[in-house]
Amino acid sequence: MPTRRQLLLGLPTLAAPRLAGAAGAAGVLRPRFGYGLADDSNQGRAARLFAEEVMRRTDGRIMVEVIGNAIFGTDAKLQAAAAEGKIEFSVTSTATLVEWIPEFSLLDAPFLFSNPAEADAVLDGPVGDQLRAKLRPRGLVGLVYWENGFRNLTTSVRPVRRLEDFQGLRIRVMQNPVALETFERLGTQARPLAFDKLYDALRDKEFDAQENPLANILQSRLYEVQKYLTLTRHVYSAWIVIASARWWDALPPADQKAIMEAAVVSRDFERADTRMRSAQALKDLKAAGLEINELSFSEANRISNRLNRVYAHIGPRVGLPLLVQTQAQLAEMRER
Ligand SMILES: O=C(O)C(=O)C[C@H](O)[C@H](O)CO
Repeated sequence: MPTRRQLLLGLPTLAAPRLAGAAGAAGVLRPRFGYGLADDSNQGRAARLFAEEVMRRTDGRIMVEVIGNAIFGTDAKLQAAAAEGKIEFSVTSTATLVEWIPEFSLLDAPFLFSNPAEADAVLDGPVGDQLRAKLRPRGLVGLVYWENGFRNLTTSVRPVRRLEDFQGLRIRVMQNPVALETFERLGTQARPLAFDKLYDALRDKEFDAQENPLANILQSRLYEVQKYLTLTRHVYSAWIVIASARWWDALPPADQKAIMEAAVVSRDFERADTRMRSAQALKDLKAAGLEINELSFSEANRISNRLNRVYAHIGPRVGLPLLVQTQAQLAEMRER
């Protein structure tokens, strides 16, 4: 059912599933790419580039309509809409897939990756491929991984300098069991909430704290409703570009190949864009008045030690072989 806002503003609504065969005038396909963040965001820029690349590689036979600002909702809603074929493409957090596919909780393991290169190697390698393959039974095709980034903590009540400073913080987390357990283990009162409700919830003091990558804190203006930023880098957040399997399977192989090539171009662009903007975001957040602190080495150690227990619950969800394969790949990279 279209929302009042969609109807009033004449915004696109989640229509009946379209089949790739259902080409419009002149045989042009117009699949929709829904995403949660603003047009002027790393998601928006990369989604538009993806659309351009698809148009170019299909000589205009496939014109992707890029629709942001959570018009179709955020992550969980976007995943369901794509699985039902109500939209053809989306980019969402892997974190909100865990309810459907527990193996994705591998990527929510605290301090799993130490730097973006490790994340790229695992996500673009056999482990990332195995996770993408698990989307099929859910009516989705996993194309590529984009970068949301390393997540950091912001608060409105006090800076977090020591493990004890987490105690009692009312923190918003993503709709993800590992994120919930992670912050409960740190002594906070953690509660999940969809991203498009976060700004208002912080403004209205429903929460004292939240955690997101620097680019997201800046582009979603969360600094307006928070005072302190602690550079915890406690987990790497990946985004995944997905397609409706029903729509995808009706495409000729040449178009599937063209779209996959466009997705890879958008991936490399998005990661470079996000990393460049993340570095700038730290300066902009400081200029915007956030009080920023790093954790001391000993406190970072105390926090990561406290979170080791989280891995005990991730193993059974992910399946030990995938966790062991990931840790072996990372150990091999770190020995180089
Ligand atoms: O929910 C969060 O904290 C996120 O990081 C969400 C993502 O940014 C989300 O994809 C926005 O649509």
